Amino acid sequence: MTSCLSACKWISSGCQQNEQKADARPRRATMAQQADTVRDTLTTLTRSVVRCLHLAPHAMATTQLLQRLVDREPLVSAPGRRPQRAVADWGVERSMRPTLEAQNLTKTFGTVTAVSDASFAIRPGAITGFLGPNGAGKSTTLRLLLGLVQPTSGSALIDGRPLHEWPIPSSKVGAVLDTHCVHPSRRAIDSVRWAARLAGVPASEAEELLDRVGLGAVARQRTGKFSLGMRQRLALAIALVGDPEIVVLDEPMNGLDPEGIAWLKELLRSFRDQGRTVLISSHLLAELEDLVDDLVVIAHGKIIGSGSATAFIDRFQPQTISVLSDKPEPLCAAVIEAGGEVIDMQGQRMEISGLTTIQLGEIARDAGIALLGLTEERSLKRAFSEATAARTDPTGEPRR
Ligand SMILES: Nc1ncnc2c1ncn2[C@@H]1O[C@H](COP(=O)(O)OP(=O)(O)OP(=O)(O)O)[C@@H](O)[C@H]1O
Repeated sequence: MTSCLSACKWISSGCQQNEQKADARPRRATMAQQADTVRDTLTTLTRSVVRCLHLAPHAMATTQLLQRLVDREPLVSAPGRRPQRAVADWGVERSMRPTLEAQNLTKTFGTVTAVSDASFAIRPGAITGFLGPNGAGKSTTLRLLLGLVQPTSGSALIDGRPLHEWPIPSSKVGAVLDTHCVHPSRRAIDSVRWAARLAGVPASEAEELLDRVGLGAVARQRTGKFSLGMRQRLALAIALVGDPEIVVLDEPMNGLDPEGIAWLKELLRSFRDQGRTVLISSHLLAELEDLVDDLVVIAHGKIIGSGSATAFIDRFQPQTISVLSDKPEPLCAAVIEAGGEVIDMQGQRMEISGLTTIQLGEIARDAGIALLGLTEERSLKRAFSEATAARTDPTGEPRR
């Protein structure tokens, strides 16, 4: 490990020297190519180390350290090379090279535009939620990212290049897009063995993978009668055969009972702890709330934005206070006088923004008004409603 780090630092310092020399010489483009070659060598070396670290517990900090070494901005701006910076339109700058990147992706099916000019980037080593209402374009975008659907325009990159250009795609990305991915008359274990063979992985690992997703006891049963939740688990076992760096899941909580959802969340957190990247789509916001680090939000085929989940909530759902009082009108007047805003008022309950709970308590005390109840409201669900409502087509016309 130490020697790998030293090697990375050595190559990195070589890059810096090359950069200084390149500045001094007229043939800047040649030097840029040389710097890129060295940088690519560093990237390859580091990816190998990172892949090894995926197996080690608590490796994330080291993984990120290594990743930072390769994620320096281009050392010399080569002609035509785009600086690698993530889209983060609710104010979060990303320091690391994205693992998955959509660049102006558009997909039309006949007259329907399923995805329109979508650009976003996924941070490595994080769990990113891909949120959108039904029909928003989530599945199409995921299929575009994985190269399963040809874009009408734009491009999808996995660590800087299309997935099919990676030598072993299954070790790069494992995906669950459809729970009907296996033949119903096959036994669960045979389906996983078959997937393992396709990925060039020893079929003997199938049993262990089924254990890992909680299907060990039914490994030898035919899958035709599996419930939706069991099919989700089986699809996940198949996605994991290549020990992928990135896991992409389309609505994986569908069909899982609360225990299954808790299990899946723990599994995804353990992936993150190992340094893997997780992209998970859902319209079930409450289920993602305590799971995701980042968000990409889509509505009507358009990306509303991407960035940290906290920044998203801050932007679309500023903190509000729900308060219950037996004198709502005088309280309302006192709140407005103090610079707060009354967003909603129904009977004795009102919703207030622009004040802290302490300020509100003091205002009520000074006005001689008792507060019967007080709750701070901040939720992903409300933020999401706000964000997508802003994009709702007021004419109600179907998407074109
Ligand atoms: N193969 C296709 N042919 C025609 N239209 C399609 C096709 N695939 C998707 N669409 C349309 O594109 C739009 C986006 O669909 P998509 O499945 O990507 O949305 P979604 O957000 O995944 O929805 P859901 O949560 O309901 O699965 C929808 O209007 C859908 O009907």
